[in-house]
Amino acid sequence: MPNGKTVLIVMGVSGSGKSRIGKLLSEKLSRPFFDGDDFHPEANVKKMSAGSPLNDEDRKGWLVALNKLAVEHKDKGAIIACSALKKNYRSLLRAGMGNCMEFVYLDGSFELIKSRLEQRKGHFMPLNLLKSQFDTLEPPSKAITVSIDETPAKVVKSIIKKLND
Ligand SMILES: Nc1ncnc2c1ncn2[C@@H]1O[C@H](COP(=O)(O)OP(=O)(O)OP(=O)(O)O)[C@@H](O)[C@H]1O
Ligand SMILES: O=C(O)[C@H](O)[C@@H](O)[C@H](O)[C@H](O)CO
Repeated sequence: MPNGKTVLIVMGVSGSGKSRIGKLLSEKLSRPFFDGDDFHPEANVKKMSAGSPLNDEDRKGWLVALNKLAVEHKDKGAIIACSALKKNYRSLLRAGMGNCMEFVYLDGSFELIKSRLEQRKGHFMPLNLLKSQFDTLEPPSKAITVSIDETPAKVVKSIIKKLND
């Protein structure tokens, strides 16, 4: 992994492309991919499916689980998709990782992401939670930031270029 950043957290609001871009990036970098969605307790998935946003308390255990996963992959490396919307969530994710963790922020407008979510099928996250995702988001100041208004291949290329800079 470039720069010794072994664990990359691909972050952003729902529908920003964390799963799609994260998987592609993991193939290019030959690192395992983990989707944060798969680590939510059932209660969280039920809550989101019912149209209610998660609160700090709901997210705490989930973030701790993803931090554990990151620490376990500190040597071998991994790509983890996680919304990581707030600064203090990112601190929780980084615990024990220091400089080995890097955040990759998928930056896009409400309108662009809304239009992609309208096309997406078979996912528990309802479109009406997108506004609360943006309201909760504290955009990171220290992250590799890429515009998602490009094809997935171009987005990944741009991430890899920035990782190598
Ligand atoms: N750069 C892109 N260009 C076109 N479509 C994209 C791009 N990135 C993602 N998509 C599509 O947009 C939709 C949302 O992407 P994806 O499911 O990866 O987002 P996500 O951030 O993982 O969402 P969630 O947090 O809700 O799981 C998907 O249908 C995906 O295929
Ligand atoms: O922090 C959150 O509100 C959640 O993590 C959501 O972002 C979902 O996990 C995901 O985006 C839906 O698929």
